Amino acid sequence: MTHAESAQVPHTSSSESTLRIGVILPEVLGTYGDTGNAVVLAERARRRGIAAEIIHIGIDDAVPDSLDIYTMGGGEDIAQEIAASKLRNDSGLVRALNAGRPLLAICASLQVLGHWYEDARGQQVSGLGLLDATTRPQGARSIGELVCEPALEGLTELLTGFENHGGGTTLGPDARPLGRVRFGNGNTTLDIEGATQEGAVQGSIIATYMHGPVLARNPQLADLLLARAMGVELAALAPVEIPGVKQLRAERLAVARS
Ligand SMILES: NC(=O)CC[C@H](N)C(=O)O
Repeated sequence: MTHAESAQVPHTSSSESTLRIGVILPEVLGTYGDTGNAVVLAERARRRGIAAEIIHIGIDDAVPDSLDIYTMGGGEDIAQEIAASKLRNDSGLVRALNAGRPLLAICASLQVLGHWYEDARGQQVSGLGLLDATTRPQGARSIGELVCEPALEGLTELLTGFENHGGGTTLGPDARPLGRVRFGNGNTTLDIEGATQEGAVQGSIIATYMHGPVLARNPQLADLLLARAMGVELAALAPVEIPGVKQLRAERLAVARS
């Protein structure tokens, strides 16, 4: 059974409906704190007077197709394989994506959404084919800070996160990178201009190697997802300043200048 974790958000008017944020398989794709992305989305909605609810979708639950936005986190190879197997046999996420509902996918989830990935043991695992992407072991793990210039329309601020992955991802023509790496490794594959690509964007999916949680470090990306979920322009959202975020960003982005 899915369970809702209330974000304790009051409705400010009876005409407003609750924004429903799904966290897909947090028990297997949650080892890096990526479930925090849903908390950031709910909190940024709440501070604008928009009611929000976080719904954990467990391994035995059918993925509901009618939520407003979805998040999926990273995970170890074994956990990732369990998630891939579950999601190959559940069409709920596909229906949600076909309806244009936004999905934020982190690291292992990026790999699972691709056609296939090869894990550290050399085992090839079928993915969901929702991203035109394939992943192979890079040899050495990429661990550390990751800073990128955004390549997605609407994003103007540098993206910062923490990466920890063994796989390197190659995008096919139907997927675009989320950004170009300034510091760190990202997908570990180069674009035609020689820049290292980071992440993948296709349809309503935004996927990235950035943990952090990434939305705590990149409020503009959080707001872009919220705006898409609400069907409004990013500029239509009232600004929200969370104490400490500017300083966090300045500290984390400093690695790219060193
Ligand atoms: N951080 C992660 O989600 C890791 C994903 C995958 N197991 C890898 O090592 O590439």
